[in-house]
Amino acid sequence: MASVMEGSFASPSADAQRSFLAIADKTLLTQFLDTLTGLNGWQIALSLLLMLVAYDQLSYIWQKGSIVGPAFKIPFMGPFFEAVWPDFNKYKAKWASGDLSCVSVFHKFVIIASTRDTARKIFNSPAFVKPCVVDIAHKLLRPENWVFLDGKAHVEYRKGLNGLFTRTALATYLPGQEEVYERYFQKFLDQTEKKNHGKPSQYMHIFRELMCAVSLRTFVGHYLPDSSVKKIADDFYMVTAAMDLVNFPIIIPFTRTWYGKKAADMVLDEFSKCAAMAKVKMATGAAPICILDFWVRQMQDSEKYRAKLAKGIEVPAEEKPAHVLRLFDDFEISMALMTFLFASQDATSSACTWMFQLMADRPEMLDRVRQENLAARNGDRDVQLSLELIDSLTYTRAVVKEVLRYRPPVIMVPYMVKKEFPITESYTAPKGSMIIPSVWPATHDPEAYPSPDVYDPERWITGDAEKQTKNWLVFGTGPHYCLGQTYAQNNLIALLGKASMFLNWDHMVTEKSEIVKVFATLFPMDDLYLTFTKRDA
Ligand code: HEM
Repeated sequence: MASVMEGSFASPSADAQRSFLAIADKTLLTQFLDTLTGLNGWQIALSLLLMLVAYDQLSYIWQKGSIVGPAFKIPFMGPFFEAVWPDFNKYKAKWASGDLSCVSVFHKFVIIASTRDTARKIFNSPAFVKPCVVDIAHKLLRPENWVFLDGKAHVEYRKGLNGLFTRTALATYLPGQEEVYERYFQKFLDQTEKKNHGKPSQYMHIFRELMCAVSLRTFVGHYLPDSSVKKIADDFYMVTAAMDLVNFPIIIPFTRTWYGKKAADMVLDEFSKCAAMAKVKMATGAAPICILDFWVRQMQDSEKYRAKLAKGIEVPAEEKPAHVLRLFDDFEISMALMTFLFASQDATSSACTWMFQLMADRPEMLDRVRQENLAARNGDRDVQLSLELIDSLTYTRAVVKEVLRYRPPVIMVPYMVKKEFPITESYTAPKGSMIIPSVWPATHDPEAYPSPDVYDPERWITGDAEKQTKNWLVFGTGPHYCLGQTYAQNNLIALLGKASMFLNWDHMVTEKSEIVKVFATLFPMDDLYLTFTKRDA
């Protein structure tokens, strides 16, 4: 049927051409089969392998086009081991190699955009790209997770989350945050005094645990027992460890991805239980104290609103929920909470680790932070946190912003090319490739931030760093910009302010302290050796 249709609509010359190609194809195929029949099994296998190698190379060269990248690809796997053990200097070399550069790992062609403007173009081109996190993220976070939604569906879903990060909501989370800081300050002291007898210990893991505990308190309040908080804090590390830029395509038992999937499943299960509890508690009319409470309350208010409308009851405009939501099931809620944890855990841990290192190495700045925090509380360090208090900490905020500029936790954000993307006049990113806007070069651009390798909070007060909004890509930009950015910065400001008043800390500098390690985000290579002592009032 199809051939009749084709014949009736095509021109005679096209028909002739097609017959010629068909004959040529047949001849080639016959020749190929004749050649194969003359070969033994090994020779056939070798020939097929060589053909696959050639196809792999040619497709790489074709996709690479005019941009910078290795002339040839290591057959099939490409620089897979570099992706498994990332080296920060190699990333820097890649950024320096050209505005656009590439690698190909297994089946994945990866384009790295190093300039501020190409990075911004990618972030702001939702018609051509969508976030892909990394391949394994779909398996760990589940493919139906909201964070993989695209276009209108994503915008709509996100609108429903905005209510969780309003000023009113952020203020409600502060007492929980403060409680966790205080508990961990004692833990820091115990670690130095009791566990390590005054000797320095590595704090990167302890800061990860602290950040996880703070996030969990903000996200799910007291629904999660302390034992589960500890378990999640310990095991979430395996989720991060599984998130290489490009993974082996299948999950093999007892490998990093397998352990990561197990940990992710455990967290999803815990969050589902929290969601069920929140639904019961919020139905009693209790006041919301965490993100989960706010969200469930919004869903339940929406249900009531819909029910009234269905009964024909007129609802005054002021009673209409800001965003009418459907009632999500426990697992859907759990998946969204998981994305918050996933998005926040590594980035805030990285920022926290550098913040404590940078302050220990610059006691005069730490002292200024301390003075500012005491003054904002009229000399009484026990005054509770509030958003107004955090807003008034100009210098502490500058310190935090400079930490984020100097050591941006998220250096690259992987996106997937949905359709051929003309990223520059001379290069079009092929559909299906991964395209990665880089953040580090924009925050180390000497035109925006003079002497970018100097840590200098003053640039945010007397300098014009605040005006360099185009370069401030620390939290991304465009439709997927970080949902938690205000919360994240307030968290760091509040934590540093309190720590400065209650603790002293010393850094044991090693030859690796200034070397940057990439573990999803950035950390000091030696994992930061510190000692803590109590500060008297
Ligand atoms: C210092 C801490 C943090 C940094 C540096 C950071 C950075 C980022 C970056 C670079 C993105 C990608 C933006 C884009 O593609 O344009 C992102 C997305 C996101 N972040 Fe953060 N983040 C931090 C903390 C947090 C926290 C605490 C939360 C949650 C409470 C959070 C929730 C999210 C979510 C949900 C997304 C995805 C948004 C979407 O796809 O619509 N982040 N973040």
